[in-house]
Amino acid sequence: MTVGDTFKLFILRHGQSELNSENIFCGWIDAKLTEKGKSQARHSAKLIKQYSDTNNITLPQIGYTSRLVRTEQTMDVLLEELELGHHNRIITTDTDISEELHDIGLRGQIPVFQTWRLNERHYGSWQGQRKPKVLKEYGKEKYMYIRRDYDGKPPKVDLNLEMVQEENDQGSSTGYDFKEPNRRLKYVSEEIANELLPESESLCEVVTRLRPFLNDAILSIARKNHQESCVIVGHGSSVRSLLKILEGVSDKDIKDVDIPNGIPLVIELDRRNFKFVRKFYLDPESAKVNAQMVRDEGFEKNS
Ligand SMILES: O=C(O)[C@H](O)COP(=O)(O)O
Repeated sequence: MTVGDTFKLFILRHGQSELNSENIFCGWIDAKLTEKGKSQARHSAKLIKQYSDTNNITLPQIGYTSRLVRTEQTMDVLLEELELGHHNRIITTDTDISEELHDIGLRGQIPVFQTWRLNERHYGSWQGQRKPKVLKEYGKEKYMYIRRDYDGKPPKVDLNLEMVQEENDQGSSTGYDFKEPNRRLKYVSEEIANELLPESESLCEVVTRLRPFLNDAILSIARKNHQESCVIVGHGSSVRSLLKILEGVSDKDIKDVDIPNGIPLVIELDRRNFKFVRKFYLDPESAKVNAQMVRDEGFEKNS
C-alpha cells in the first residue's frame, strides 16, 4: 500500500500547559500554553510540513480541537506555522457537521471544529491538585489505576465548590486560577443542545463520548470529501481514546499507553474501508522519552 492509498490523521496532544508545567491535574480547567508549549506546537508544524513535502501530501485542510484553550492555542500556532492562512473556528455540538462544513467551505477558509467530545477526561475532584500530593494520599496502585486503567475513575467534582476561588487557596506559583470555568458561561452551546457534561470520567467514558464524533464527523467528512488528511489537537485521554478506537487497542493494553505533549502522531487508515493500517510518531525518539516522563508524573518527589 502506498502513502497515497491512506487517509492520514495527524494527531497531537496540546503543547505543555501552565498546569502541566506545575504537575497539577488539569482535566477541564482551562489552562493556557506555556512558552515551551507554543514552541512544541511550532516544532510539530515543521515535522508535519517536512513529512508532507517528502511524501508529496497536501497539508491538512481541516482541523479539530477540544473546547479547551490549550488545544485552540496549539492549533493556532500550528496552522500559522504551516502558512495555511486564516481559519474559521466553529463550536459544534453536532456529530453530523456536513452542513456547517458546507457553509464554511464556501468562504474558502480552513475550518477548525471545536467539540467538548475531544476534551481531556474530566478529572473530577483531582482537578487542580498536585500530582505528588494525590499519589501520597491514594498510594501508587490506586493512583495509577485511576490515571491509566480503562475503568479507573476519580471521585466526582463538586462543581459548586470548584466554581468559586477559595480565599485560602494557595494557587500555583504562576498565579493561575485553578477553577474550572463556569459551565453556564463557557459551555453555552452545549447547554442549549442539552449535552450531559461529566463531573468525572474514566477513559471508557471518554471513548463513549468521542466515538460518535470520530465516526460521524471526522471519518464521514473524510470519506465524503475524499480528503487526504486532517489534523486533530486533543489531550492525553482523548488521544488515547482515538488510538483505542482506531487501532483497536484492548482494554487491558491501553493502560500502558502514554501520550507525549506536542509531538505529532500519524495514524494511517486504508482509504477504501477506513481500517487501521499503521501509526508512527514524526519524532519517535522524543515521543518515547516524553511519554515516559508523562507516565512518571507525580513520582518525582515521592519515589
Ligand atoms: O489533565 C491532566 O492533568 C493531564 O493532561 C493528564 O494527566 P495524566 O497524564 O495524569 O492522566
